[in-house]
Amino acid sequence: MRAVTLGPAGTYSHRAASAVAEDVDFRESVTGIVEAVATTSADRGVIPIENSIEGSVTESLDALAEFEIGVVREIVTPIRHALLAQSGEFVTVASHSQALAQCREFLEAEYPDVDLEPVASTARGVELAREDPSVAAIGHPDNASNGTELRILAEDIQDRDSNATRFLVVAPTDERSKAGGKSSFVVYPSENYPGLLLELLEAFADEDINLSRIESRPSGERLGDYLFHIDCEAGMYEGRTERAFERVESIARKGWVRWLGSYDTEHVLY
Ligand SMILES: O=C(O)C(=O)C[C@]1(C(=O)O)C=C[C@@H](O)C=C1
Repeated sequence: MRAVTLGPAGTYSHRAASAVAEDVDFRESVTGIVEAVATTSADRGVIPIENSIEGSVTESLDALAEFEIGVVREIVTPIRHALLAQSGEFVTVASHSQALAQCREFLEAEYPDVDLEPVASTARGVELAREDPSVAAIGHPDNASNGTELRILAEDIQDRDSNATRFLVVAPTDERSKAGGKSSFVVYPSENYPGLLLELLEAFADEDINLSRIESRPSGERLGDYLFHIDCEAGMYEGRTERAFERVESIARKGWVRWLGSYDTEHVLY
């Protein structure tokens, strides 16, 4: 089994992907990961979807809507950030935008004058810190010893101890499973009238299915036109989920609905 995830080596996505496959390859963007699986150049893709402090990884939501892809697993991991640099003399902090945002309070309190540089991943920030003494990185503390030694200037710098990120494992659609206690859907109604969203929600409420998340994203077609990412606490093997799905299909008859998959949540510590 070959998995692709966000690189270079040492990202949090890499750590999550290690729970999925021994053979892990890297891409520079979430879209590139999903595309690699959709075009069958990888068996699995591991993408961050949501963080407890900073919320959605919107590029991941958009990639799930763009490509014909299935979701086969969900992995939740704690995220504990460290500040890494060659010395305390730095003027820039480089990291993934999610990581910078998760440490906003720490950075404002301890380093109010540094420049923040969003880069493609936390491990990319670590690479920059290795190359340039004026750059510090935010990433997993293990990155300090992978390659040229970096100093760990501070640990556990995330703004909340409970910081956690939810990753999805994507696979070809024919590998989706109906088993599992959660299901994910993308719904594009392609129309807008009073009560449309209420109808969508009622399809689940009437079957006594709890929604764990609903998120709207611009469809890209026109301003004010949205698609909805819906997660619910029921598997597609259950009659009630199938019935809710059929109702949603009929509400979105002018657009489309995609069942991404059913799965159980796995909590992975590393
Ligand atoms: O840059 C990384 O290390 C990633 O794996 C990406 C990512 C994210 O996009 O949320 C994953 C987990 C953390 O929340 C910070 C960054």
